[in-house]
Amino acid sequence: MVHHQNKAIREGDNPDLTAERVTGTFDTHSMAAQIYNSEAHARRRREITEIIAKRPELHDTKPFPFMTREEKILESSRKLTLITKHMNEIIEPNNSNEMFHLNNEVLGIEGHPMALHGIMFIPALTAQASEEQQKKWLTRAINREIVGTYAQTELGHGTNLQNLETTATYDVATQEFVLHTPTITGLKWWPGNLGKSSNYAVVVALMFIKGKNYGPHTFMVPLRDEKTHQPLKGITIGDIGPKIAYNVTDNGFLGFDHYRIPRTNLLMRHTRVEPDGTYVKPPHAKINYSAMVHVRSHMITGQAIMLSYALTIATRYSSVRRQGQIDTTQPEVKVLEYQTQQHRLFPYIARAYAFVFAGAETVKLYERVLEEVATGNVSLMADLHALTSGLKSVVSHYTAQGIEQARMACGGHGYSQASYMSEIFGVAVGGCTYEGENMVMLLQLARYLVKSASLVKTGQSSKLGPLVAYLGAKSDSTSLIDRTPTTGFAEYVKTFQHIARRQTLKAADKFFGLMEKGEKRPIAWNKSSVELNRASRLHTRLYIVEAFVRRVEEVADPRLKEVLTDLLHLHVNYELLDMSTYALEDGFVSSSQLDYVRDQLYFYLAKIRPNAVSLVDSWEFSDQELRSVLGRRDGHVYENLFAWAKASPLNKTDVLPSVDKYLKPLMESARASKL
Ligand SMILES: CC/C=C\C/C=C\C/C=C\C/C=C\C/C=C\C/C=C\CC/C=C/C(=O)SCCNC(=O)CCNC(=O)[C@H](O)C(C)(C)COP(=O)(O)OP(=O)(O)OC[C@H]1O[C@@H](n2cnc3c(N)ncnc32)[C@H](O)[C@@H]1OP(=O)(O)O
Ligand SMILES: Cc1cc2nc3c(=O)[nH]c(=O)nc-3n(C[C@H](O)[C@H](O)[C@H](O)COP(=O)(O)OP(=O)(O)OC[C@H]3O[C@@H](n4cnc5c(N)ncnc54)[C@H](O)[C@@H]3O)c2cc1C
Repeated sequence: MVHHQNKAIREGDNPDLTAERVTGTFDTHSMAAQIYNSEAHARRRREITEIIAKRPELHDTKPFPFMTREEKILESSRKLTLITKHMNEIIEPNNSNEMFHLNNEVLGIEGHPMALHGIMFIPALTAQASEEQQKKWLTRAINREIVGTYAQTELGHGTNLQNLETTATYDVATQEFVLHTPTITGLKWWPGNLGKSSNYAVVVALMFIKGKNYGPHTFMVPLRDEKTHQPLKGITIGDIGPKIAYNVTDNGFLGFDHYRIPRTNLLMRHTRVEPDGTYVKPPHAKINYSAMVHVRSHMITGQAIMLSYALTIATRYSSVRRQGQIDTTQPEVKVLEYQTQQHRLFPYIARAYAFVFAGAETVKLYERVLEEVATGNVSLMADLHALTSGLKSVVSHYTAQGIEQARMACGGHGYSQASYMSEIFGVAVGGCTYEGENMVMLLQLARYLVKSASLVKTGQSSKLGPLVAYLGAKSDSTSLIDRTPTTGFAEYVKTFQHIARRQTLKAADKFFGLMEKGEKRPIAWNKSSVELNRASRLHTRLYIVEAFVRRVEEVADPRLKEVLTDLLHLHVNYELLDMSTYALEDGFVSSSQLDYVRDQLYFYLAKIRPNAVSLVDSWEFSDQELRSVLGRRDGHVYENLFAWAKASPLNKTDVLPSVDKYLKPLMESARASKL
C-alpha cells in the first residue's frame, strides 16, 4: 500500500480529488498538529471522530435543513443526553478542547440546550464565585444537575452595561437582593438557552445599596423549579423566536417582578456585600466581565474553524467541479484552475491559518491572566481586554467575508442548503455582534492605543507594553520591500508597523487636536472614531501577521515549514495590497513596490495550488462535522446532491396538498374561462 502525505486519501474516492491529494507535499497529520497546537490534541480529535463514526446513535437522523426548529431541538437533546451519559468513554474528563470537538461532531454548530452552560455559565462561576459558592453550585453545574446561562443583554441595552435597567436592590432587613425589571426594555433579551432550557442564570444587574448605584454586578439566580422546570414565581421567561441561524439554541427573554434572592447569591470571589450592606470593592473595576473575556479569547479559534469549514467545502468542490476551458484544445478544467477562483479562496486559507495561530496565543494569554487574577494580580487585564477586543472584531469580520466568498465560489450549489454554507455563515456572522458589537470593541482597543500614543508623544515610549512597543520605534523613511536583494518577512512586518503606527498617531492627533480646540472629550472621541477604529484594525492585523511569523519560525519539519512559508508570503502580500491606501498615502511604499507585491501574490497563488486541498484537509473535519454535500471527503458530489434533493420533505408526495387546494382549481378555472 502506498503511504501518501495526505491522510484523507481512500480508495473509491472521486479521482479528481484524489489527484489533488497526491500532489500534496506535506503530511496532513503533522499539519493538523500545528493547527490544533499539539500533536496529542490532533490525535485525540481523530480518535474521537473515529469513536463517533462507529456509533450511529450519535449521527444526525436526517439532514438538519430538512428538520423544523422543534425537531432539531429534540434531536439535539437526544444526542446531548447520549454524549453526557457516555462522555467518559469518548473524551478525557473535563477536557474543554475535546468537549468542543465532540460537540462540533455530534451536535454541530447550530447550538444545543447546554451551549451557554459550558461557554459562559461555568466560566462565570469559576472566575467569579467564591470557594464556598463554588462548592454549592459549580460541582452541580459541572455534573449537569443544573443547567445555566449568562443573562446580561436587555431588549433596550446590550452594549452600554452601565445603563442596564434590571436592578438588584439590597434589603438589609432580610439580607436579600430584590431583582426587578422596571420596563419592557429592561427585559433580558438574547441570552442563549435562557428561553426553554436553563433553570439557573448568572444575571447581570445594577446593584443598589442604600440608594447608591454600584453598577453592573453578577448574581446566581434560580429561574425554574428544579423538578418541574416550571418558571418560579416572579419570573417571566420564554424564547425570542427564530434567528438568522443558530436556531437549535433557545435564546430567551427574562423579566423579574420583585424577585428575591439571598445576599449570598451575589458572586463574591472578588466583590462582597456584608450583611449590613457594606460594599467591598474588587481589585479591578471590570473583573466581573470575565465571562465575556473568556468567550472573546476562545472565539478567535472558533471563528477560524468556521472559516475553514467553508474553505474546505469550497476548495474540495472546486477540485471536482469542471466548467469551461483555459486551453480550448483541452477538456474542461477544474474550476480551481482559474486564477480568480484561487484569488477568492487561497488568501482566506492563509487567513484561517493566521487566525488559528493568533487564537492559540490568545488562549494562552487568557489562561495566564485567569491564573494571575485568581491570586489578585490584575496587571495584565487591560492588555488582554485590548487584544481580545481587536481580535474578536477583525477575525469575525474577515471570517464572515471569507465564508461568503467561499459560498459564491461554489456557484449555484453554494446557494443550496445542501452546501451548509448559509448556516455556517449565519452562525459565524453572529460573532460580529455577540460578545460586544465589533465597532464598539474596536473602540475599546482604540482607548488603549490612544493612551499608548500619548506615552509616545510625551517621550515615555519606554513605558509601552510589548503589544504596542512598535509605536515608540522610529520608521525607516521608505519600505525596504523589493529594495533589498533578499526581501523577507521582516520588511513586511516593518511596513505593517509603519502603517499601524502612522494611523494610530494620526487618529490620536485628531482626537487630541479636537480637544485642544475646545471640544469635550466624548465629542472629540466620536468625531475621531472612524479614524480610531482604522487604527485598531491595522494594529490587530499587524498582530495577526506577527503571530503567523512567530509560528512559522517555530516549525521544525522542513516540508511543513515550506508550505506554511508559502502561505505566509501569500498572506503578507494580500494584506499589504488590501491596505495599500495607507502604504501609498505618505509614500512609504511606491507603486512600483506594489507591482512587486502583486507579482508575489500571483506567484504564491500558483505555488500553493498543488497543496490547496491538502491545506484544507489538514483541518481534519469529518463529513459528519461539515454536514455539507459539496464538501464531502470522497468528492462524490453529484450523486449525493441528487439523493439529498430526493430526500427533501417536499418530494414525499408527487402532488402537494397546496397544489390540490389552490393551484389545480386556479388552473381549472383559467381553462374553464377560455371555453
Ligand atoms: C476549547 C474551547 C472552549 C470553550 C469554547 C468557548 C467559546 C466558544 C467560542 C466560539 C464557539 C464557536 C461558535 C459559537 C457559536 C455561537 C455563539 C455562542 C455563544 C455566544 C454567547 C454570547 C454571549 C454574549 O454576547 S454575552 C453579552 C456580551 N456583551 C458585551 O460584550 C457587551 C459589550 N460591552 C462591554 O463589554 C462594555 O459595556 C464596554 C463597552 C467594555 C464598556 O464597559 P463599561 O461601561 O463598564 O466601561 P467604562 O466606560 O466604565 O470603562 C471602560 C474602561 O474599562 C476597561 N475595560 C472594559 N472591559 C474590560 C475588561 N473586560 N477587562 C479589563 N478592562 C476592561 C476599558 O479598557 C476601559 O479602560 P480605560 O478607561 O482605562 O480606557
Ligand atoms: C447569536 C447571539 C447570541 C447572544 N448571546 C447572548 C448571551 O448569551 N447573553 C447575553 O447577555 N447576550 C447575548 N447576546 C447579545 C449580544 O451580546 C448583544 O447583542 C451585543 O453585545 C450587541 O449589543 P446590542 O444588541 O445592544 O447592540 P447595539 O449597541 O444596539 O448596537 C447597534 C449599533 O450601535 C452601534 N453602537 C452602540 N454603541 C456604540 C458606541 N458606544 N459607539 C459607537 N457605536 C455604538 C453599534 O456599533 C451598532 O452598529 C447575543 C447576541 C447574539 C446575536
